[in-house]
Amino acid sequence: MTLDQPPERKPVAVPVPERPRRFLEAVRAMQGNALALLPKIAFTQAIVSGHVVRRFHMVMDPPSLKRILKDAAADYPKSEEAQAMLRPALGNGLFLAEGAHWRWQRRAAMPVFAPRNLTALTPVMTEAAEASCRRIAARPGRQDMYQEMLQTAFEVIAAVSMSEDTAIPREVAHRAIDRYLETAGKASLLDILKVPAFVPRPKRVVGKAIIADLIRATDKAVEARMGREPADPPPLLDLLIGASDPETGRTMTAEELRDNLLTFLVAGHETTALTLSWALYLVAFDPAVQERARTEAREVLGDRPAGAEDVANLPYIRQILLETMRLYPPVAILSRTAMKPDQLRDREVRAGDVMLLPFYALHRSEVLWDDPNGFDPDRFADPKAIDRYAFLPFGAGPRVCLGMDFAMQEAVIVLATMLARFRFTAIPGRDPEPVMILSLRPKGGVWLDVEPV
Ligand code: HEM
Repeated sequence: MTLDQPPERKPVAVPVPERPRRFLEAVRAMQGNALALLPKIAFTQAIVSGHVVRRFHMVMDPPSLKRILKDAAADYPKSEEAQAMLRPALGNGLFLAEGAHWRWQRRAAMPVFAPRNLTALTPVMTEAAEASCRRIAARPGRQDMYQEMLQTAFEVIAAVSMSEDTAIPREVAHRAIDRYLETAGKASLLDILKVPAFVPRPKRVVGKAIIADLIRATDKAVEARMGREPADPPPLLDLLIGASDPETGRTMTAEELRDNLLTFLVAGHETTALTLSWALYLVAFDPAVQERARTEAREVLGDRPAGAEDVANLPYIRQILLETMRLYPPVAILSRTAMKPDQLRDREVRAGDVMLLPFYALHRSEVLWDDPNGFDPDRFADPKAIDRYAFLPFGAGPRVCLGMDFAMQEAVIVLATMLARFRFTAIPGRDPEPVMILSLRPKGGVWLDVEPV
């Protein structure tokens, strides 16, 4: 907290009820916001266990999270119910596959995200940051930075995934992904907890219909590139076409290529846009932090946009982004299924139990963090001071986010370029509301007054 703020002023948070909700009350609240599931004790206790139809455990304990995500990861696969809602869009691509099929796809895609390749991808990020600044400058004043960040992040992921000649129109992709996540995500936690079907669900039209146009466009992009020489530099699709399983030598089928292309578009687009949007909300919330970040950005960049060589010289911008993901983790809850009996602290875990990993509560735990609901980027000044398993915006273990470095690189470049050029001011009465559907979105958008500096 900076000195010129009254200490009680905190950025927006999900309201946590003082007394535990009754079952139907909780279900009703969860339909609007999955984080309404979290009881007050989730912010003070290591593990909260319960029984709806299945036994479940909410885990906010770093050593237990290490066990679930890393040491015993094979005994805690992604839960089938959570997979089911993404499968119509992502098929059996990298995000959803398990076992050997997952392993070879991960190995095939990994070189794309290696540090030397990331440097080669950076000009796309710099260009997208510049384009975003041009759009913002053309409509000075009040604007929704969430919509702007969605467009910027989509431009980056589309440009690194496909060559220009096969690009999928932004409107087709964006509209489809947005509607799909919204409908697929609703009520998903109720399914994960096996709440019976008679309990009212929000309207849900999950299925391929919503994303039919996007699937068609992606199929066309794959068809156009298969059998062709890779472009220079090769986009992600061309690298996946060239990848083969080191054990069997087999390459990806057209369907597998499409599943993975969609996986990258979906996984890499909204998450990064959310981080940037919440970061802009927070720097408007705390003008002193914004000023310090602007000074850093201007000293390093002057009037030019940020590039690969600048990222290491923008540590405070990075700290702001990490603190943003602590308060508003885009992936706010993960779920796993226990396959074997286990013991986590004093809790007995039985095969079939649902494991909920609410990073939102972990990141705001009163046991693990000082002033957990306050915005203070300085807590990330020394990354070694943070327990690896107390801060998990990208997950951990073998299924850790493949795009983690890519996302951080992109977010630092875009945020630094913007702060060097514009001042962002909060609009009284227009604070966003944090609502989790599949991701943690700012309901109502991130409306800010924007002026050039
Ligand atoms: C701030 C941005 C991002 C956040 C917060 C984020 C978060 C996550 C999390 C928490 C997981 C783990 C899911 C699980 O264990 O069940 C994950 C997996 C994944 N992410 Fe990200 N992600 C971000 C950006 C990206 C980007 C930019 C890409 C690609 C360009 C990407 C691609 C993936 C893929 C492919 C997986 C699946 C990895 C596997 O299962 O082997 N993500 N992400």
